[in-house]
Amino acid sequence: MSWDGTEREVRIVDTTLRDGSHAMAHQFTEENVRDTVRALDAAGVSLIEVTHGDGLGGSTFNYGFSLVDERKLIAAAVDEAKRAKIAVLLLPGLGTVTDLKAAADLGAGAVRIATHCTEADVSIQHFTEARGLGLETVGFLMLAHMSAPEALAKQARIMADAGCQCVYIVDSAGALILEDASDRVAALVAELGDEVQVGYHGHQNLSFGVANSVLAYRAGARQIDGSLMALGAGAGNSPTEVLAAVFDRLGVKTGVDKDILMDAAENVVRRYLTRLPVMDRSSIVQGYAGVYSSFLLHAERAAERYDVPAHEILYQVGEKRYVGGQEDMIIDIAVRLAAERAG
Ligand SMILES: CC[C@H](O)CC(=O)C(=O)O
Ligand SMILES: [Mn+2]
Repeated sequence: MSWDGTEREVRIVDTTLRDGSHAMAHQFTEENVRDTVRALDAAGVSLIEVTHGDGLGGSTFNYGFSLVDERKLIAAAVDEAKRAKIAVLLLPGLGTVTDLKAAADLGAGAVRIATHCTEADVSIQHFTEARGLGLETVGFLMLAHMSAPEALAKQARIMADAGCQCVYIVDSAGALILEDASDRVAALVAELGDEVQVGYHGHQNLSFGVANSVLAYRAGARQIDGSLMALGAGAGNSPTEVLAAVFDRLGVKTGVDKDILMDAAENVVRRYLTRLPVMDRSSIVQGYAGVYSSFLLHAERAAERYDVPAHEILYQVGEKRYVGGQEDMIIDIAVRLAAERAG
């Protein structure tokens, strides 16, 4: 039995309204949010993330402006959720403690604090503040393919000591293949024991989101992310409705209703999405070369502007090991590629 009284062995967390914001170029309307939260809540999803794709404060020139102020979207989500808790994402350095307090005042019940996988120490202050606000706390170690399992476990320990209640292996590039994912989860489980949970967040760039999620569960992960219709950065996330069906087939209790989720994917999300996440050349290259999934639209825009192929830009981003916050460097690569082509 889980803390909220639901009988489940794994918690499916939905990020359609946060990671999906990347695929929607941050153009969610209040109606999109209300309809999606209502459906997820009815399906029994207990944690629903709602924020700009890059987290609180992400609506900027560098990351892309939101159509609707995220505080309005968070308030709408809180208003619709009868049972679910609303989570917000925060990247230290972009979102501030002031943003976090505002989200808590609006009724958000959880925060997921995300750092690059070698920089957990920048989250310490935010975890302390979040616990002080009474929020459920989750840590994201992003671009987890860039670090070995033991190194990730040390970073997870920093988050746990700061007050984080569940640390995620985040496959931001969709680059992890099978044991790559489960070995990382197992290292965190060994480090954190029963004291703190482990979670897994997958992307579909190489199509391993769901398979990796099952292996992550078997390695001890107890929170698994998904998005309806896979709506998310790159080739999208592990589809929530597929995770629900697969765990059900495996006899693993999730406490969610797969049929309501399938209905939500087809009759809510599919109707408003502006771009169906696909494993196309660019997103496959992201998985192959280990590129942050949220760089996809940035690369596509630069490709169009400088008339160079997006996948060539992404190969170079992978070689240079750029991380979140280096979106402007994508333009530099495109300019250089265009100059080389011009001779
Ligand atoms: C910009 C935050 C990022 O999208 C978080 C995430 O979902 C990931 O790294 O995959
Ligand atoms: Mn993601």
